[in-house]
Amino acid sequence: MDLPITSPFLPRPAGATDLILALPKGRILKEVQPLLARAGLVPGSDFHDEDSRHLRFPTNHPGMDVVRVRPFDVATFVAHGGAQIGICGADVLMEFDYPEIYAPLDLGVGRCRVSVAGPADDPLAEEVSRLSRITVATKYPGIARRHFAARGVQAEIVHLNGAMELAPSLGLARVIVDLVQTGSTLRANGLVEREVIAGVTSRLIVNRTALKTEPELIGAWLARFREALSA
Ligand SMILES: Nc1ncnc2c1ncn2[C@@H]1O[C@H](COP(=O)(O)OP(=O)(O)OP(=O)(O)O)[C@@H](O)[C@H]1O
Ligand SMILES: O=P(O)(O)OC[C@H]1O[C@H](OP(=O)(O)OP(=O)(O)O)[C@H](O)[C@@H]1O
Repeated sequence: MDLPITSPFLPRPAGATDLILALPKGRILKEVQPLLARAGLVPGSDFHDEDSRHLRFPTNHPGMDVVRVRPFDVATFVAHGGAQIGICGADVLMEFDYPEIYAPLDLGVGRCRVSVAGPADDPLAEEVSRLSRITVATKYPGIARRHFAARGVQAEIVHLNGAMELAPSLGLARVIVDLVQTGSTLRANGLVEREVIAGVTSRLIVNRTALKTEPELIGAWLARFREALSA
């Protein structure tokens, strides 16, 4: 299923369908750059200029623009149909659990895990299910609540956007739920990983309604990314 070959930065032909690809700012964007290149997608203009105030960028495909948003917001833009395709971490998908999102491709980058961690010297650490409630500092309130509820424990959430590892020592929470890759942030802050909730990689996601209304166009892009992954 081949997309029509287009020259870089041609004006958009009249009647061409607009697709928007939502890309996350930050570490995932760096990691998916080679994949985008292999898929033949070249964002134009000032996409790589971090000082640019633009948020939407044309690409070498007249029917496809990219938007650069915060990693958590990629899922929200795609779920609401503002973008038809996106790239985000499985952690973000788990947190929101949007029924409108279909995640057909594991991109194999952004590999880490979402885990429960706490101070090494907590005497009740191994017996969390004996507690009726537990305070949890996290940027993943949905994941944390569901995880502890499955053990019969009510999670009281302290919602932070970063530096969760400080929360136990500063008395905000007994444990944290956060991403762990090498474990060095936990170690540097006197915490140990207690339980892995889920493995995380980045996914290509699509809006289910858009896939139904534009099956050929979106299907062609999925094929293109699938091919780029196996190249
Ligand atoms: N240490 C890590 N190792 C591997 N992947 C990670 C790591 N930390 C985060 N990720 C993945 O990268 C995604 C984006 O993380 P990143 O740290 O770039 O943004 P953020 O801090 O969540 O964003 P914001 O700037 O909006 O707060 C996460 O959702 C996760 O899937
Ligand atoms: O196990 P490690 O290899 O230490 O990685 C884990 C750290 O990486 C992420 O933070 P990030 O570096 O993205 O900073 P942030 O808190 O600004 O999101 C995550 O929130 C952890 O703090």
